[in-house]
Amino acid sequence: MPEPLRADLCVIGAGSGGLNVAAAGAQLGLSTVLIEGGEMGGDCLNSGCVPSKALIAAARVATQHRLSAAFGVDYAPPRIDFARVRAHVKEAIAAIEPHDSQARYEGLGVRVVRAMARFTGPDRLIAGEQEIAARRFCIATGANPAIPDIVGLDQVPFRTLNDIFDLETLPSHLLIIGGGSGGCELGQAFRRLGARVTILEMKCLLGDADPELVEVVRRRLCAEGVVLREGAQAISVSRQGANLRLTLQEDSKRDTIEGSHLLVAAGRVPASDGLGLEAAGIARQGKAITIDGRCRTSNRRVWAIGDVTGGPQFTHWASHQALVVIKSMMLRLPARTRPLILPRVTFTDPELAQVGMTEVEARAAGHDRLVVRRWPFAENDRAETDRTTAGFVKLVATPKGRILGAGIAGVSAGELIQSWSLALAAGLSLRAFTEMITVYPTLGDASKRAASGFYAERLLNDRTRRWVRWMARWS
Ligand SMILES: Cc1cc2nc3c(=O)[nH]c(=O)nc-3n(C[C@H](O)[C@H](O)[C@H](O)COP(=O)(O)OP(=O)(O)OC[C@H]3O[C@@H](n4cnc5c(N)ncnc54)[C@H](O)[C@@H]3O)c2cc1C
Ligand SMILES: NC(=O)c1ccc[n+]([C@@H]2O[C@H](COP(=O)([O-])OP(=O)(O)OC[C@H]3O[C@@H](n4cnc5c(N)ncnc54)[C@H](O)[C@@H]3O)[C@@H](O)[C@H]2O)c1
Repeated sequence: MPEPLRADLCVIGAGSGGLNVAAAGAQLGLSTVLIEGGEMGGDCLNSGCVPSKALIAAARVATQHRLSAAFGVDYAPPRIDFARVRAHVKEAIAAIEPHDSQARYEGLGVRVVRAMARFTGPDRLIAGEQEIAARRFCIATGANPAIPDIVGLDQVPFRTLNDIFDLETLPSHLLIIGGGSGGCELGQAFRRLGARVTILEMKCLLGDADPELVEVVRRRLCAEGVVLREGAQAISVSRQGANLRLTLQEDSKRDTIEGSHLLVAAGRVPASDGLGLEAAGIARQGKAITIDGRCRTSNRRVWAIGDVTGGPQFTHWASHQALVVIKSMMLRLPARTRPLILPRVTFTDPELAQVGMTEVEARAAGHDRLVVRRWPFAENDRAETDRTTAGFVKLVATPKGRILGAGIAGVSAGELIQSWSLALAAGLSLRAFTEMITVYPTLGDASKRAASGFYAERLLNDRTRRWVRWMARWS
């Protein structure tokens, strides 16, 4: 048994959240231990954001021939070499890997321990053979795929978002359980690469998003041949020769579908089992570690961030929480997480991006006198030149122009939403957008037009016209 380690800070989990806290701890002069039981970089690098976006990029290239003819450019239909698509995905991971590597963190002065951690008391834990006592802890252990209760699922081969990127051949017919961000992004990508795809969603597609924006994505998925079965719950599955047969419940009806492969994308559950939380007096609700607005747990030495806290599951939310921990735990500054300014993006094509409240959320929060403004990309000159006119910008504001939320469905919505994120974070009103000079011709101009629409309606009325005519007499 090695000598127990003593540290100022011990971080558990080297993913999106934990890496930020560990780097800051070491750079601010704290003796810092980082414990990782799996791959450095966590879910985002190894089985989440990076491989999914790399696959989506390959799928986008595979659609070029369908879009090019309208521009007068003819390409032959592509031949997909799935082994090389997979190699591209692995290369993307490999290119980013050094940023999250053990060597880089050791270079920053972090002591890295590669083992699973388990608390043995309120101020200590064990990781493999190594005992570690620390003044402060930060738990950032992420989440695991949720496996729904489906009869026969334990008897058939299936993939989750964790291992779908290891597939060696393109499925001929991929059945996907779950029409959330994971199911939609990957469903469209596999379809574009040549697979038949059926998505089963027991509620409705991208259920947390604004339904009007979702409709833009839904239409495109259907047009590209993704079969959507909304309101269909997968209840049992069995083998049917080389295929899998899935039984679904739709209202009072039952139906079966067959496919070659099954992907379960039915959400993710906080990875808090096996952490010995009881020994450390750390409370949880279900599997989610309970935290306050500063990410502090019920043990005052211990903070928790990222997917394990059961809130929004995004890399940038884990990073935002990490910053709150750095400010409040290390720098003793007042800092709290700000869920209302969290942007969410689904990287389908078109993309669906939102920040702040949706119209439904704003009404539920008691904003009865809402102003809703939309600006379609069909009115945007750059979208016309580029033939990317699907979708629109939607704003939700108070009658005085305070921004409550913004949503965008369209090409590059994930990039375009950033200016709305900044506006919400900085407390800017719609007026700030009207005063911005946007570059012509850009898609970003649609944001300004949507904001201008809010004021134009007030300005372009009979009262203003009478006043302008009256003033004109004097000049
Ligand atoms: C397919 C997919 C696509 C996604 N795309 C996006 C996207 O485009 N944008 C976005 O913002 N988010 C995306 N996400 C979500 C994002 O990946 C997660 O929200 C993010 O990685 C959470 O970070 P984390 O630090 O909480 O956990 P993780 O990054 O998962 O890190 C947790 C780490 O803790 C380790 N660990 C667990 N238990 C222990 C233990 N007991 N001891 C030691 N180590 C332990 C794990 O091995 C892991 O490395 C996607 C997720 C998936 C599945
Ligand atoms: N672009 C992004 O930021 C991005 C992309 C992918 C994943 N993620 C994150 O990863 C996490 C996991 O993604 P996900 O898509 O698995 O989860 P999700 O929670 O977004 O969607 C899961 C869906 O599965 C459905 N479902 C569950 N059981 C079912 C059943 N038996 N039959 C039919 N439908 C069923 C649910 O109704 C839900 O809509 C999410 O929390 C998300 O935040 C983010």
